[in-house]
Order: sequence, then C-alpha cells, then structure tokens
Amino acid sequence: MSRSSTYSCTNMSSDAALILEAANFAAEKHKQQRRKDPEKTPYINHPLGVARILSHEGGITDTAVLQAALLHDTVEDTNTTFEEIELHFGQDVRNIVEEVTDDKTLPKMERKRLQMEHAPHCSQKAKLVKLADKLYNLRDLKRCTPEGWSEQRVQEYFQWASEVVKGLRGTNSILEGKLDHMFMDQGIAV
Ligand SMILES: Nc1nc2c(ncn2[C@@H]2O[C@H](COP(=O)(O)OP(=O)(O)O)[C@@H](OP(=O)(O)OP(=O)(O)O)[C@H]2O)c(=O)[nH]1
Ligand SMILES: [Mn+2]
Repeated sequence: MSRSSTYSCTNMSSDAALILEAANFAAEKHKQQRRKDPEKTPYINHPLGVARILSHEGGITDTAVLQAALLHDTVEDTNTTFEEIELHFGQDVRNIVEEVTDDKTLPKMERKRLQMEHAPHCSQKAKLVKLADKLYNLRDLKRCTPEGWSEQRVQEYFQWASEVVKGLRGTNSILEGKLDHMFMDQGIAV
C-alpha cells in the first residue's frame, strides 16, 4: 500500500477521529461558556479534562465512553438535544450522555437527591463518566473556589459527591482510590 493510500481512508472512522469529532462538537457547543472560577476558564477545559482522566488515569480505551465524557454536559448546559447526539454519535453514546444528564427543570435539591438515588442503577459506562466528572470537579474545588462559594458550600459539595460516589463503586479501582484520597483529605469518612 502506498503512503498516500494509507492516509486516504476518509470514510473509515478511526477511534481517534470519532473522539476528535466529539471534542470538536463539545467545543462548538460550549464556546460561549466559562467555568465558575475567578479566572473564568473556558468551559471546554472541563469535558476535555474528564475524558483525559478516563483515558490517562483510569486506563479507559472504550471509544463511546471517551466520546460521552467529552459530550457529557452538552445537553445539560447548552441547547444540544439527545436526538442530535444520537444523530452524530450513535445510540450507545446517546444512552451514556442521557444517563449522566441532570434535568435542569427540577429544583436543585431534587436534582442532587436524584443523582444519589440513580447512581447505583447507572450502566458501567455511565458510572465511569460520573466518577471522572466528580474527580475533576473535586480537584477543581481544591484548586480554587468558584465565585460566590463559601467554605461551607465547598464542604457540602464534597459531602454530597461522596454520597453519589458510594453508588458508583466497583467500577474502576484507580478512579475510586483517587476519589477516596480526596474525601479523606477533606475529613470525610469513606
Ligand atoms: N468545581 C467547580 N465546578 C464548576 C466550576 N465551574 C462550573 N462548575 C460546574 O458546577 C457544577 C457544580 O456546581 P453546583 O452549584 O453544585 O451545581 P449546578 O451547577 O448543577 O447547579 C458542576 O457541574 P457538573 O459537571 O454537571 O457536575 P455535578 O454537579 O453533577 O457533580 C461543575 O462542572 C468551577 O470553577 N469549579
Ligand atoms: Mn461535568
């Protein structure tokens, strides 16, 4: 096979191409959004970081899981629909994104309660994304406090996250071990 034909398989979707497609889709969707930190970090840093935790730290190579990690906040936080996700990325990715998406029409307390209730019933793939999402957000909270958050609110987020993670256990020992260290460091029993 000549060198040029090696690189001309434009219709053959490599896993890398599928993952880049999801990263690009998320970047477009989150382009107007910033994180809540004082630096106003671009929001896309978060889904990219969640996917990187799964791949680089958790050893995850499942393409659908990495795509779902990149897309996991698009429906919750932008005008993206589940149908759009399915159209571009297929049913498997759509299902994972759907499992990790909070219903923002519900009051916040109810959303938080439902995460604790639903966590044990999620698929393994959705549990992986949820573990990495929590690990990223807890590290981010340690790095700097979001604007307007009191120390108490930070502690309450840690406490709530530890309850959600209880329902995600038995999924990935590396990520769970890292989360346990974060909780213990914060004085939360695991
Ligand atoms: N730690 C931190 N979080 C930030 C920052 N900017 C935005 N967030 C997002 O805020 C959410 C946590 O804030 P909350 O006030 O508890 O929740 P809410 O946005 O859903 O109302 C997380 O959403 P999420 O990813 O959907 O996760 P989760 O709330 O379901 O765990 C997190 O990604 C930041 O600078 N630091
Ligand atoms: Mn998230």
